[in-house]
Amino acid sequence: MTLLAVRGLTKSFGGVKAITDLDLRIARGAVHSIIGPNGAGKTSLINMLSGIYRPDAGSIALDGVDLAGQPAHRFAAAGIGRTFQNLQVFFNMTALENVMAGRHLRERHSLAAALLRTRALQRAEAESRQFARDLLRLVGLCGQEDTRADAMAYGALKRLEIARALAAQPRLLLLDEPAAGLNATEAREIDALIQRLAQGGTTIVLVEHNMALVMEVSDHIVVLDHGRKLAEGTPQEVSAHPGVIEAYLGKAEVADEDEAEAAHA
Ligand SMILES: Nc1ncnc2c1ncn2[C@@H]1O[C@H](COP(=O)(O)OP(=O)(O)OP(=O)(O)O)[C@@H](O)[C@H]1O
Repeated sequence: MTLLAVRGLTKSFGGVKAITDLDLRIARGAVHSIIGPNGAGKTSLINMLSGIYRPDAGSIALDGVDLAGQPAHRFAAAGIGRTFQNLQVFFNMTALENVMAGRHLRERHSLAAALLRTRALQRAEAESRQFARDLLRLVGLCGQEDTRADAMAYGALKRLEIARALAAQPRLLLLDEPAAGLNATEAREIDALIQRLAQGGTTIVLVEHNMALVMEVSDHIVVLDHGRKLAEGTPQEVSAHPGVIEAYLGKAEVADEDEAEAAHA
């Protein structure tokens, strides 16, 4: 049932504690969102879950195998894929080529096979191309296969980034603010895409500030505040949690309300 189990995860930058003693359980086939105010530690967490940051302490076990302390390519090879807030697409390549580049991780061919362009390699390339086309259709980019990334709209690039990450067929997909910078229509496209992926059984960890999106797609939400877990549960449970409301509204507004009440008294 549990795909990823995180225990005691801790990371500091100098004197700043980004994540402190965090435990998480990511269930297979579910959409888990990580939310929290700015500076809560969400990006630090996702960077540790993908091997970009090395934790100071704690374990990150994917299907029981602890990856903590391993380099990022080991996380990717173990089946953890991710997208980045600042897109990691090749702008001088077409959409299809970008997705095929993302698939490269799974393909193993000998140098001799590559040089001789064996039939097996040609077949594998054709399969890879078809798989990339299917992924572009899945993310709603059918018809843009041959468009260069630098000619694509920002909303389309965000979906291309997801297709690139899916190309490696990850067991766990980490989405880092997929709706950031998108208008309402584009954000709804991301919403629908996440729901399609979830229906297909993809396990997703989503870091996102767009609360409408988070509430719509999540099975489970973890709220971080100052690097610690403040609350977790279903969207309904979390949105009714007083600590979460306070963390989001901020003490200033709560104080303002107190002052307003006092003034009315
Ligand atoms: N590479 C770094 N070097 C120094 N401090 C860092 C680094 N990365 C994160 N921090 C600090 O760690 C804390 C958590 O930051 P983090 O970016 O993980 O939060 P966040 O929840 O993703 O915030 P946001 O929603 O604004 O992206 C912050 O105080 C931040 O300044």
